[in-house]
Amino acid sequence: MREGGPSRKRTSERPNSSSERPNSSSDRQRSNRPRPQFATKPRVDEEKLPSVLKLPDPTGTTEVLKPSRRPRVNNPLSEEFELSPKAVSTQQLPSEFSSPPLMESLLSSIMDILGPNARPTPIQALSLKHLFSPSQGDSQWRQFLLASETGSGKSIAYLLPMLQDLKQTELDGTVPRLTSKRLMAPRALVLAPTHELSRQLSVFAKSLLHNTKLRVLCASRANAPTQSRRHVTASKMASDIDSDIVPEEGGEFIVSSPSNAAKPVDVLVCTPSRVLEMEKGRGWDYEHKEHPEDIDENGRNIRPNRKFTVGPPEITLANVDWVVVDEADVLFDPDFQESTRLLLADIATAKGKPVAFTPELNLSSTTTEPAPSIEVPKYPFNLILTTATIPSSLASYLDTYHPSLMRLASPNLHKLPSTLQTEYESWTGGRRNKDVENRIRRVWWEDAIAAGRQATSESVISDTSFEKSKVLIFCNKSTKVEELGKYLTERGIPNIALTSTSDSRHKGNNHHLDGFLRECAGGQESSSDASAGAEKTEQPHVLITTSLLSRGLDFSPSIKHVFIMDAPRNMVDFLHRAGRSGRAGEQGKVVVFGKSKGRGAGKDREVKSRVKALIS
Ligand SMILES: Nc1ncnc2c1ncn2[C@@H]1O[C@H](COP(=O)(O)OP(=O)(O)OP(=O)(O)O)[C@@H](O)[C@H]1O
Repeated sequence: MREGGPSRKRTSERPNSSSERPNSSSDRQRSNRPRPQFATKPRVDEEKLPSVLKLPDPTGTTEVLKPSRRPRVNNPLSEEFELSPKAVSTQQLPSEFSSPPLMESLLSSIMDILGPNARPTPIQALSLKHLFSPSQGDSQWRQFLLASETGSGKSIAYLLPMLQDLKQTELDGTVPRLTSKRLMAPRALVLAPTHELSRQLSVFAKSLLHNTKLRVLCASRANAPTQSRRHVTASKMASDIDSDIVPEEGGEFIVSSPSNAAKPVDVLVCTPSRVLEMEKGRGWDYEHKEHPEDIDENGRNIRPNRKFTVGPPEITLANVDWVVVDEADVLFDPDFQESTRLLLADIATAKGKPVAFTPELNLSSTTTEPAPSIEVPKYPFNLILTTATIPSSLASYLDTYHPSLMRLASPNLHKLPSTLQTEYESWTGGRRNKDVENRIRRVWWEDAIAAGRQATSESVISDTSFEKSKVLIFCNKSTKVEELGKYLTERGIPNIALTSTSDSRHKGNNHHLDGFLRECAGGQESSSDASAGAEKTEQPHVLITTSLLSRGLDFSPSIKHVFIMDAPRNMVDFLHRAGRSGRAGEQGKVVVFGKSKGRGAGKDREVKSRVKALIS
């Protein structure tokens, strides 16, 4: 962090110190306990209902999972990453957003979004304490890891210090001049693994800036396939980029012309590959990519002389002072890490302080010492990594390449949110789609009973006289997503079945998730705007997807149920999928489907005990 960063004396904005007060223990307890914002619906006690109201269609056995007294397995993630000796203390933390000197404009936005009585969550309290204090060492730049369970408010924890520092630099008049009028020169990058998350984060950042004038742009390319010159002309390529431009009201913006580039940009939110493309020119890596369409059935390249067009650069990274790597365990995993590290190295080069870059890294290594030939990179910018899970590969990478990184971790890291109830549902036999359908009917039947309606398992789908809760279903494979979606549609249950290649993802906005994502107070892309004129009851209440949507997205509190249909590949995946419900202290339920007897039951029992180990 720049010396005298967020905690510097202000020129025009004054710290709000009126409500600063010593941390009482009750304050601390309050701040550590996220408070539910919605009343809990009473559970239906089926035994006490008159028989006419009972759910006629039997579902499999349901078991509410509780943490075992003497667990058969320990929390696998805690074992992988031993936080205690490395993380900073969680004692003596601020209990109010006003405790450190937060700009009044940012403070009032926080109150607008979270309500006047909002208290920082533990990870936000850690951020308030450590990210607002000036740098102590030789370097003006600092590195942080913010690690806490899903839905615990990490976005605010990194946005507040970053936005405050950007604004303060502007007020101090020390923002570097643009090196080129043609290129956009962001001062901060927020990197996310998916377009959907980038869009939601940029809308959220904008809502925090209602009273603070800074420009946030989401540069998100719809997932259109990359093209070569043989298939597309340069002008067509340019018009494709233009067609992605959504007016600012839509929360997105893609630079493709000098007039757009001339606008100042403070924060750019997008995927690492999109930034690289904007920095190096569209198509910079076509030549290095595999092009299966060029290979015939005998494995011969049928277009060996194909030339690729590289577009002009759209941004310069020379002004970047802040980089946030959201979902750091994904962006540093084997699939993404090369792009992420290349981008960090490119920023250092653009700022005139190049660092060593090794394309291939063995991140699965358990050694904590850097290999003799590898230099630890000294990045000339503030770097914040955020994550809800720290798999061993990330832990080893951090130990080796970021030894001075300050680790801020909430006490509940690697646990399910305490407001999330976990149930295990046994398959009744071979009809899995039918079992899922019955469980959906049950969810809605319980909603009907709680609303005082008489409903049966049959009538509950078409009955629109009560509010149905939404259900998010995770499968491991795209084919399964499509198959279940088709089955439920045939059974009269409207649903959205979304995979990475779904057409609806091509549109460059988040409207394909309307009604499922949380609407951001004051945000610019809201589902109600998008669906204006549509009847509420016409929107599907079921979303089926893969891990694609399990990362970072802030789903609506109306998603009270997450179904995990296939055994999770690992517990990291499970925590992220389950964590789309039970967010920010709200009640939710995760239903894990599995076999309780017969072939394969042993594996599912193992999953069950691993899930139990994550319950707080
Ligand atoms: N202090 C707070 N009090 C109440 N609600 C909060 C607070 N901080 C954040 N929230 C709300 O909690 C929700 C989840 O926040 P956020 O998406 O930042 O969580 P996260 O920790 O990044 O989750 P994930 O790991 O799933 O990405 C948001 O809707 C946010 O507005």
